[in-house]
Amino acid sequence: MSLAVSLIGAITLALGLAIYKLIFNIPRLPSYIPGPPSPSWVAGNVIDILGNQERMGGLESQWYRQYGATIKTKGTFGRDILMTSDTRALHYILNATGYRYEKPQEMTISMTAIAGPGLPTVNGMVHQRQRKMFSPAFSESRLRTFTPVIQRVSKNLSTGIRNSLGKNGNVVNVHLWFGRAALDAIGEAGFSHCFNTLLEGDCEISKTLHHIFDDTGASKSKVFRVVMWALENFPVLQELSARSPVGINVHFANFKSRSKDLVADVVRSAKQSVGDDEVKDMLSILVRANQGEDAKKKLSDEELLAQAASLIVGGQESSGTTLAWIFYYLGTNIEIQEAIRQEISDIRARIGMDAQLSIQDYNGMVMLNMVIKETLRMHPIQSKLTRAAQVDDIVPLGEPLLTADGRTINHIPIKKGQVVECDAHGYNRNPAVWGPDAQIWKPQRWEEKMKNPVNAVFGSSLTFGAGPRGCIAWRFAVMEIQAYTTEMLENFKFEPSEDTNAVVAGPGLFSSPRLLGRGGDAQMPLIVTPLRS
Ligand code: HEM
Repeated sequence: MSLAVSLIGAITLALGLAIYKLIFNIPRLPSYIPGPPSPSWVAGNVIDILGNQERMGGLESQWYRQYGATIKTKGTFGRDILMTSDTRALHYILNATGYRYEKPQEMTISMTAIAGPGLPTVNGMVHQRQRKMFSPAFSESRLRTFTPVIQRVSKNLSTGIRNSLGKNGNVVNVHLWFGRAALDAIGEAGFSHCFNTLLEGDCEISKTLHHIFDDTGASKSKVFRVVMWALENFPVLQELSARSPVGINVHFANFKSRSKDLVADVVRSAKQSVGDDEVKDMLSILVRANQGEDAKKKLSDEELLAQAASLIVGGQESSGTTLAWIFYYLGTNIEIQEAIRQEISDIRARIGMDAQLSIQDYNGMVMLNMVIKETLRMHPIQSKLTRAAQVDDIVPLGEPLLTADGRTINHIPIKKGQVVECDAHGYNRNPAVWGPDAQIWKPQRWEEKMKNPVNAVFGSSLTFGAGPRGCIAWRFAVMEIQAYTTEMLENFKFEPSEDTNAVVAGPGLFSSPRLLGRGGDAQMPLIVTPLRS
């Protein structure tokens, strides 16, 4: 009995100390860094950012106008967070300092719960090793081998939508269809798996993904924040996540177990096809590279499985949502829709009606590419790229800050462990970078060559990230978006429906479109009318 009591006492003490350390022994920012007041010690500004604002990024933009491009906000249990939309600070953190700023542990724990130890989750040398091995699958020359897959998926996309329409058009939630197209393309190009959701409807994996992306932004209550904090900080609790009171963790666990079953088969067959001359998909390319590595650098089976799951998580909602926003703007700007249709007609006049467009054709369509870049700028799927300093450091600022005590500063000293939110949404709409019309969708701004002060991987905006962790698949994603947009505009006309003016981005972590004040799943309702039968 006394042994049990001592044991319980020891565990309680250890847990108490761990919680004390996590809450009170955390790095603090200098008190003079300006920022908004925190409405609650428990939840900080997080609930307002993720749940209480009408649309993603509105509140942060207001804070930047009021306090400057870099601010101090509060996280759960009063944690200081440095949030920045400043060009120089972002370049320094994401790019110039390599791995000095890593994804924070609490974030990687959650991501591991979804996809395992794949590229988006691991840090430092492990990340460097995985990235080096996976990169050839996403090179410019590889892209050409994936073009037929993407064009096949675009045909299925138009067939699927056409089959769902009445003769005179219909209101279609295009977000759903683009998400299906993105998943089908990743299945085939990523690991030769045919999800076929465009022709057969959602599968278990796509349904689970909808839940994950729909729930992630729903951090509206303090209780939810505290539970998430506990799950993020105590990995052991993740094991119980399937039974946790937080719906999203049930979905994490579901996705992990479903994708594990699927990709175990995929990895097995990729290993068997290693001798084939023609390697068909991204995972087979990785498995082949892995076979040739020396034992110390080889990826384990768990790491291989995690890459396939990471492709699904990283590539489905991101491409689907970007496409939904592109069609929102095309639906509400008919003249731009027509201008792209004219670009397609010009190419058709040259190559014929039945020929497939080439990558050069896609890249040569000026208006199409301006629309893509501008929409990516306005709607970065991941609004914040979160990092934690691995050492004490000094962050340089491009836009000086006026401190609470009236000084002007160009640098911010930070301590090891300090969490920094690199605000992609804030940067993409920062007037110091994009001019006074930064909040307006204006594709023509890309007629002039844009500067790229943060060394972003594509299109000068931070939507695909920057530096060693920038999106590995950006070329693939851009080609997908080009191909589906072209196919859609050749086959259908898009117009706003009654609900289109209720569409807003977020709020939440992801810029998924939603109907303002109506809750529910992501939506992009447009009237879609076939152009030819
Ligand atoms: C419009 C489409 C897409 C956007 C906007 C996008 C955006 C991003 C961003 C911002 C990151 C970096 C996150 C960070 O630094 O914290 C990232 C990483 C990643 N993305 Fe994408 N992505 C897109 C499409 C895709 C697709 C189609 C795939 C898979 C086929 C994919 C796979 C990945 C992977 C594996 C990573 C992790 C890279 C690493 O950490 O080294 N993404 N993506």
